[in-house]
Amino acid sequence: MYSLRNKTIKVIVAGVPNSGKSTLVGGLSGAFIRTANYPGTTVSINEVSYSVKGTRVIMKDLPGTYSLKADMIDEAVAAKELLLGDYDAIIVVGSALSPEQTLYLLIQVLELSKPTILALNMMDLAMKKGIRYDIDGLEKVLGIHVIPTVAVKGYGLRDIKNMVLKAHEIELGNAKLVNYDRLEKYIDALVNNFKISRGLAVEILSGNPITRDLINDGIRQIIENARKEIPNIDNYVTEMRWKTVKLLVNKFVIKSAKVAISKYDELFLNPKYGPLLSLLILFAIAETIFLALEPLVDLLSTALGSLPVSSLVEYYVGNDILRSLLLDGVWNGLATLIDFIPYVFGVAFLIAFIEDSGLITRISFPIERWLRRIGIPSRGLIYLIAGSGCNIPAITATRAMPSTRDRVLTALMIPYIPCTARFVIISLIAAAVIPHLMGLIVVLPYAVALIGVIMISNTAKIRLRFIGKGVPYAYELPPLTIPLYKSFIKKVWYYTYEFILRAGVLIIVFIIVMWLLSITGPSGIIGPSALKNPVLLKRTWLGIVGSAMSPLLSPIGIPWQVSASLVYGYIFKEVVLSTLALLYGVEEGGLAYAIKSFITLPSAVALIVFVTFYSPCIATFITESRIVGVKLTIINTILQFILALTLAYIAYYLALFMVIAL
Ligand SMILES: Nc1nc2c(ncn2[C@@H]2O[C@H](COP(=O)(O)OP(=O)(O)OP(=O)(O)O)[C@@H](O)[C@H]2O)c(=O)[nH]1
Ligand SMILES: [Mg+2]
Repeated sequence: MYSLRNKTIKVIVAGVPNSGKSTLVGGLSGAFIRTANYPGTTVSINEVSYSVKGTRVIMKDLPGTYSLKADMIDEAVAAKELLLGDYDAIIVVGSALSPEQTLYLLIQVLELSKPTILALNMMDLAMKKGIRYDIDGLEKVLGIHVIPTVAVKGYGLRDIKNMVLKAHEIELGNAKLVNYDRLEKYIDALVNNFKISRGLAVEILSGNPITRDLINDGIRQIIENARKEIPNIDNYVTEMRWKTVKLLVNKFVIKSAKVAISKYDELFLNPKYGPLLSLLILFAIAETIFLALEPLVDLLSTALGSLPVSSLVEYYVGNDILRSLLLDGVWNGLATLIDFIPYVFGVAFLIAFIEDSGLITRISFPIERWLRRIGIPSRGLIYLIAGSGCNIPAITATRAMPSTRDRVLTALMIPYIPCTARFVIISLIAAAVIPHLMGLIVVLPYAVALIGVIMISNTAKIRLRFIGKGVPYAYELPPLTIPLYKSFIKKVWYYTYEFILRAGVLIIVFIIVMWLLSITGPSGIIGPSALKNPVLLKRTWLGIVGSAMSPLLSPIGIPWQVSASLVYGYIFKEVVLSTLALLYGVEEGGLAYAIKSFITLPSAVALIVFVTFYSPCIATFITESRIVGVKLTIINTILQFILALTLAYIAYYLALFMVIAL
């Protein structure tokens, strides 16, 4: 029997996706855990701990799972912890909106014979929808406490908190709710001979991969005997469980009439107008990002520019190199980071809004079929569109995607989308060389990006199969709401903060390293004057790498100055133009004129194609590697480069051909 030896209690919190687990754990512990209004927010186990009256409670917030046998890797994490983990009690967080799924998971958990509580969450929404529960009846038949909760408002949490402290008094519940009939004798054989829980026995028999390591000869014999009698045990078990769930729902859940789909949802689900509405909203989002961010960024740059930093440093610091380190290294890095923040914040705000309002499923639902055909995960499009504002928060936000496979795939695709900074470069080239074809630059980069996205998704898909399945097609619609004030702000803050804290420090470090590489070369220290002198700059490490890129681009008429400044684009796309101005020895205002006299029309088209996605900037690189890992990020970056180069060559010869033909 369970006994409380020391004063530490380990609790795991499990439940179907999007039921409010993280909100509940946050409410109990006071810690902030990322939450979102759609399934799949917690993709690894979050652990928090708190102390009450000398008792330490360690709480594990599991990813959402529908059963103990999992298709998606995140679900498997939860299932494994439930089946094999070491803990004292389980809190199952159910969604009162989906009684079937909640009970389907719960009856499996009860078979584990561990102290269990059911938190029936989202009670507020269930009541609005007319779903009611016979709580007393449920408690009796389940044999455990059922606590109605509204986790966002903290309702019901105090009861749970108190119960957890007396974990040894929590009931184990009715492990035999499901009658497996012909399978029972095999279950008993496993339970009695190997001293395992009924739940584990059923999972072993139905071939749950998580239990594979536990199987010895004795167990294998029992499985084989069972298979002779029931060939497809997995199906059989599922069927028996659903039968029980239906009985329970019929008896204890009262759904008033038919739940009406809201007016708006009817529009989204309409086969004709749904896709149109979705595309309109997507367009509006992209527009908002572009329009709202630009003045913000301008304002900030002006503000930063008006700070007397350089005159202060020049006044107080005598040493040449130290002065340059402070100005061109540290301050430049800091200013770069600050310049990024409006983008990150703006995009974070929009993403959080779309996620938390429940719009995300509605927008992707109608166009899901089209997206799948070209290999984009159903929810991926939102992040790809957001990425056209700034890649970084878009990649950070993919964390919230339900399946690891979809998440990795989307994070790999985003860097192919031209962000605002890349657009500035593209527009300048276009305005200088092909002003009569300005319309082209609105379409061309996206067309090119789409090719990139489709190619990467189809290449990566093959490699990513081992990560598990994508999200199944039919997904339930989460409720449409105005995002709850506090958790929404927390989330926007989280996305922005995540960037500043994790990527920010690295960005500054990298810019300082780049600074070092641009004032030193094989011949030793060249000095800060290299930053202002193209001839000297060519002898620095950075200049050498820049020139190394030039043979790749010179066959299509791109001068070395342009290639060299594109190398700077790895750090930060905004500096490409200032470097270019430096290399041509002109003011930034005169740049268009300089470019015009050095670059022909076909080369300009090639350049636009190349700049569209030849590389992510360093901040994107860092963010990407945090989601998909360093190895995949490097491979993706190399692929991006090769693809950009190939398409640039194709574009060059196409344009050349057209120029000649006309
Ligand atoms: N109306 C209402 N909303 C809730 C309640 N509990 C949580 N939410 C909201 O539901 C959404 C999902 O909550 P999460 O805590 O992220 O759910 P989760 O179970 O951790 O989700 P996954 O980790 O993705 O499985 C968030 O937008 C919450 O603010 C509730 O009782 N009522
Ligand atoms: Mg969660």
